[in-house]
Amino acid sequence: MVKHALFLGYGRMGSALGEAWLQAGLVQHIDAVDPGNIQGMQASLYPAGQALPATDYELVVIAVKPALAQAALQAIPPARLARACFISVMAGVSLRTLEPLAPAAAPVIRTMPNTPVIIGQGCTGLYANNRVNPALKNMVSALFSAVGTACWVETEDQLHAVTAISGSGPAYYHLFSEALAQAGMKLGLPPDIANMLAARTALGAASLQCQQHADFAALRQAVTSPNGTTHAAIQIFEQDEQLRHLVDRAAMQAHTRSRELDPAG
Ligand SMILES: NC(=O)C1=CN([C@@H]2O[C@H](COP(=O)(O)OP(=O)(O)OC[C@H]3O[C@@H](n4cnc5c(N)ncnc54)[C@H](O)[C@@H]3O)[C@@H](O)[C@H]2O)C=CC1
Ligand SMILES: O=C(O)[C@@H]1CCC=N1
Repeated sequence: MVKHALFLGYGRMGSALGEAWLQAGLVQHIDAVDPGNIQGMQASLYPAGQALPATDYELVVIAVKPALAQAALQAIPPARLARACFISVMAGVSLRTLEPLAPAAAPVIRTMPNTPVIIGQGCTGLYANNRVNPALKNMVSALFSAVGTACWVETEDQLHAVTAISGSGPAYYHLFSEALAQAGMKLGLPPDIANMLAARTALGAASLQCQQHADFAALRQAVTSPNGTTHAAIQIFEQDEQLRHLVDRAAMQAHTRSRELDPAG
């Protein structure tokens, strides 16, 4: 268990992780620096500039927007950070940028979670620098497994792909649900029923996809009767592989943007 953690940024992602770890008893106490007007948290909040307690933090979580990483870290007295392990949730920001901002030889772990961590259903890609020992790796796996599924990637570069697929991915599914519900309304359904059908269909389909050995194409084919209604719709999506090309282009664009977010370029 982590006794004292410091969060830099306690917005959507920071607070989702921090509050879940406190709730699960994986972290005993969190001090969170955030200039925002954040209330109703178990963590102790410190507006930026307010003095922190004289604590040696074991864990520092950087959960500000990528462009603010340097300012947020440099505002903390170095003595508070001397023994800490650093976890970044920031998109794009590389170890090359992060390591010089932390004490020399500090363990640094980059992570890419997604918003379903809020309900314990997230998935997180993780990558560690060479200062992270196996015990620390296990501890960090336990933290992210408490909010969903965690996996270590082999290269730091793969985190850009994790960001493009699962980091940003919830928004893609929400957009599809918006479009599906809108189509339902156009076809005469009341908004509450159209929204419920879109969301419940996404949940049911995702639950099937998460079964062991699930084959996405086979699941699709199981819905698609020859010459039936699904076949009629799928033909539209698959015409010239339009949906696949669109998804491919969107993921590439997110991947490119993730690379651009690193101040080290
Ligand atoms: N929202 C998402 O789906 C995901 C976000 N991330 C990453 O998480 C990070 C935070 O994103 P969100 O939580 O979505 O944004 P957010 O805007 O909800 O949270 C950022 C927080 O940082 C605070 N802040 C601003 N300046 C600060 C400073 N100098 N010191 C301390 N705190 C400061 C803000 O008041 C805000 O509460 C980003 O780097 C993003 O790339 C990663 C995965 C998914
Ligand atoms: O859009 C973003 O930049 C962040 C990273 C992944 C999800 N949200």
